[in-house]
Amino acid sequence: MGDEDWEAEIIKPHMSSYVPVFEKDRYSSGANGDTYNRTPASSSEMDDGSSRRDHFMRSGFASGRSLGNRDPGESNKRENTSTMGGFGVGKSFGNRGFSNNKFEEGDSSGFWRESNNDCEDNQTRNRGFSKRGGFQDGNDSEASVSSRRGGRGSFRGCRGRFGLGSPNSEYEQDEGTHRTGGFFGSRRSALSGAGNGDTYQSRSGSGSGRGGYKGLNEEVITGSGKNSWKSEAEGGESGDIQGPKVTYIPPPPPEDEDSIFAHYQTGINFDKYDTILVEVSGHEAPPAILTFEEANLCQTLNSNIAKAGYTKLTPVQKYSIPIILGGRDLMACAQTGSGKTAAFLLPILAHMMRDGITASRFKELQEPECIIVAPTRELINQIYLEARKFSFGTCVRAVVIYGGTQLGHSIRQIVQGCNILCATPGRLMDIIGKEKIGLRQVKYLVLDEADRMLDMGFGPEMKKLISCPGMPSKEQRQTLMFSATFPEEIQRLAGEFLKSNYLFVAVGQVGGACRDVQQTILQVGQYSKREKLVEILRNIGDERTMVFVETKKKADFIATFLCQEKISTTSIHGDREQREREQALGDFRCGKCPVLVATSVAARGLDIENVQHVINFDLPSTIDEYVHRIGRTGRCGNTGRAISFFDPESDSHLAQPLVKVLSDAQQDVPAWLEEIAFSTYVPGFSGSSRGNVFASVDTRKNYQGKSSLNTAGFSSSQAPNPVDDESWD
Ligand SMILES: Nc1ncnc2c1ncn2[C@@H]1O[C@H](COP(=O)(O)OP(=O)(O)OP(=O)(O)O)[C@@H](O)[C@H]1O
Repeated sequence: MGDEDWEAEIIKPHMSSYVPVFEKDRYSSGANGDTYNRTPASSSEMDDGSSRRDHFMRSGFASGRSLGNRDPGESNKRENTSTMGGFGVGKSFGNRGFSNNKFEEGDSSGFWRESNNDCEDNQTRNRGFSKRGGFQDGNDSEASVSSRRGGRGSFRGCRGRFGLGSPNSEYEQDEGTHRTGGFFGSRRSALSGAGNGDTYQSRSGSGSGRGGYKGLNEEVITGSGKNSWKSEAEGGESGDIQGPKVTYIPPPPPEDEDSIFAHYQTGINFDKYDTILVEVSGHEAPPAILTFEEANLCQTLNSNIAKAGYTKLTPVQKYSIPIILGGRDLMACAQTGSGKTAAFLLPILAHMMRDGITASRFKELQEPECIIVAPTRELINQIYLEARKFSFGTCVRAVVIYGGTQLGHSIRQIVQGCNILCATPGRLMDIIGKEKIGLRQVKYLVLDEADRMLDMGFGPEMKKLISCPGMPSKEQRQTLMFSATFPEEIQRLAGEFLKSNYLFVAVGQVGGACRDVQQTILQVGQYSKREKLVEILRNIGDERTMVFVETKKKADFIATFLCQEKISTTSIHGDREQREREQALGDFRCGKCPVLVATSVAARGLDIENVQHVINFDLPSTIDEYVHRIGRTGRCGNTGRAISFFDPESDSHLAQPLVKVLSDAQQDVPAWLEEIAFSTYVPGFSGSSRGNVFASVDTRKNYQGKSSLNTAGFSSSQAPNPVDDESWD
């Protein structure tokens, strides 16, 4: 059998592909997913680090020095002169210890060279030799290191039994095959010892060998204001060096009805949604609906909507549901947390119920009617849970597949029947390559966070998807795009995916921030940030807070630092194992760790109850990313607060777009920020930063010259058919 024994796994009788949570806890405590109040990791991790170091060390040396409490940004500034030739990064960060000496091959650009990008799936594809693995508590190395491939055999039995296995002890080729060249071809030999799904609680051991880490041979390329990984070798992973195979099987979500329909309350500002201006452009848009009843959904759907606690439509739902029910393609832009997911799921499900479905669990090749893609694993999982909720009690089966999990597990889910496939792009393309998914029946293609899905990071993969054999042409399928931000150039690219007469719905200002988030910008220099952060977090107390930083390494560092300050914290970023990421999110969701330090991997889409604060420890490089990040709070009519540290040394390019976002959202604009914005004034500015341009409207309007504004709940506008003036093909 090839690189992955998935066929054998499907045919082989398993104990279970699911791991009961209690079993998981019992058998996996040492692997990853635990909190940081365990004993310090054993010294074998250091040994392990050094043995693995041999794989990577070419010319640099491992310094193993301690950085005490300095953060990566500081280190960068002070120490980057000594990094030529790949300075060893053996670091012991504060008490936590990053003693795995690592060497960035060929990296002469600086000690802290790391991508800002937490581009999903690249992690899995490029994982390389991660530092995790094994089942032994606190000793995550040995077997998995000594026999990367051989280790597979030894763990396979365990995999069937526990469904967990060693996340890194095996090659993970499942997502690597299509990564030849292009932007995804990086070979991330990341020593991704990012911790253990841990919560960093006073982990006082030194030399634990933890730490998120970017891989080798990678450089960051930017486009559309976003970054992508690119392999130096340009050859991707196909054929040559592969990383360990992923064996992680996520625990199944709870099956009981209460859990399926668990939801949080809408907030005091939910009714204010009705006052937001909505603009619909495009030809012959159907009128908005005002109530769920008007949508004429079937009884089961209505019952599920009621169980989910939805009594009133949000503006994006009022407009999008009739448009999708009318069979039209759609690009919809609405503020964060305003119900875009249900806006596409409900009408799709309604159609599927009406038209009947074809997939059956007995077919080896599953042909879903609907494919939904999203840029991050956690987000696609969340969308899947929503799909499962709304399809409860129907014959429609939703399936989720994403990177960082065992490919065989994904396939097992699919062959049991798949009508709605929720997927991250990399895993989707792999599964299509394995011929477990046929595309002929696809009637609905949904791109959530569509601007991200079409930018340089994922765009090429999306193009591949729509040109896959069997994929119905855009005329034959319905394509739906949703996001809170839609830069102009991305709107133009989207034309390739959409029928020329697609409709564009803009709820409020395209790319605008949610008004329920109170935004504060503080001028804080690099060296004062940590002190300020602690001060703010101490004032906040136990309220749930997401702290965004710009790099994976810094996420680890800040999380560790906060734990040292006795602030219970966990972290999520692209160098953490999937198991760890899910554990971290779980700990944050349930309040065990009220502070989550995150990179932009958690910026989009995540809908976590009761996140009251977002702190931008580092501002992102683009204003769109800022809008998404602060949108993790203030959701569904609830209020939230966002505090951002603005360092004039590094953030002045954001001054102008920030002033615009703040004033559009009727927030106070600090005088000093206006001054910086003025002094960095760029003529012709329209809210742009690093190539990302706010589209104030549907970009076609520039050509059509017609559109109109409506208040949510009232009639929509009619614009001329764009074909008349502009071809989008
Ligand atoms: N009509 C409604 N009534 C009550 N709650 C709703 C309604 N629509 C959506 N919600 C809830 O609002 C929350 C936010 O919805 P959702 O995650 O779909 O927002 P979004 O617009 O996709 O946000 P983002 O831009 O961050 O991805 C979810 O908890 C969802 O269940």
